[in-house]
Amino acid sequence: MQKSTAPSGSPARSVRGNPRVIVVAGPSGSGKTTLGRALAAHLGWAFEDADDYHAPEAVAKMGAGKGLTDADRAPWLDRLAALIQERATLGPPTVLSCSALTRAYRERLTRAASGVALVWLAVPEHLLRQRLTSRPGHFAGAALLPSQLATVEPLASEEGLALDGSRPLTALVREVAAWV
Ligand SMILES: Nc1ncnc2c1ncn2[C@@H]1O[C@H](COP(=O)(O)OP(=O)(O)O)[C@@H](O)[C@H]1O
Ligand SMILES: O=C(O)[C@H](O)[C@@H](O)[C@H](O)[C@H](O)COP(=O)(O)O
Repeated sequence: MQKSTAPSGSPARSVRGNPRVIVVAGPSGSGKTTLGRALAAHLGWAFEDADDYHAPEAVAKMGAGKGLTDADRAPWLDRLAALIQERATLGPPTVLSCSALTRAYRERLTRAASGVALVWLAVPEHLLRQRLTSRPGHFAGAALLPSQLATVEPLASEEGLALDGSRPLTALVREVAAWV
């Protein structure tokens, strides 16, 4: 079993075994909020949704179907890195659902503290579109999908655990719980 921390400059590594924070990542509609909540409940951990850490302007932009830029995301990633650092050191152990679309974003989060594990939900485009079209009451709809897909960088194996996000929720929870 591997243990944290990647010193800055070294390649990202998957962290397994007693993580203090699990980041559930993937594009909009991949199911990270659904899995994150269920996983946190299964483990008895706290749950945080990175959506709640966006600036109001960023939420309005995405609500209008416009993708965020690196500059838009930088302060948001800073807030999330601070959250991860706090939870990894002081607790409570936390599942954080966060898009973390690129490898650089993911490294920003997994290197914020030791004991951070990452799981990634891979879902085919047609299913993402279907889920976003039918999801009620969320600021992000299917209009955001093209920009998400233009930005997303699939997980490299050493970054963490890649999941087939089209599988049933119970199977996904079991798989992550068995992995960490
Ligand atoms: N494993 C799953 N199987 C079937 N439907 C799912 C699954 N995960 C999520 N969904 C549904 O897909 C939609 C998007 O899920 P959500 O968790 O909001 O994704 P994200 O947080 O990645 O944008 C929701 O309507 C949710 O109920
Ligand atoms: O970096 C981004 O572009 C956003 O964080 C984006 O990836 C995120 O997914 C939206 O906040 C939509 O919210 P949901 O992912 O919950 O649909």
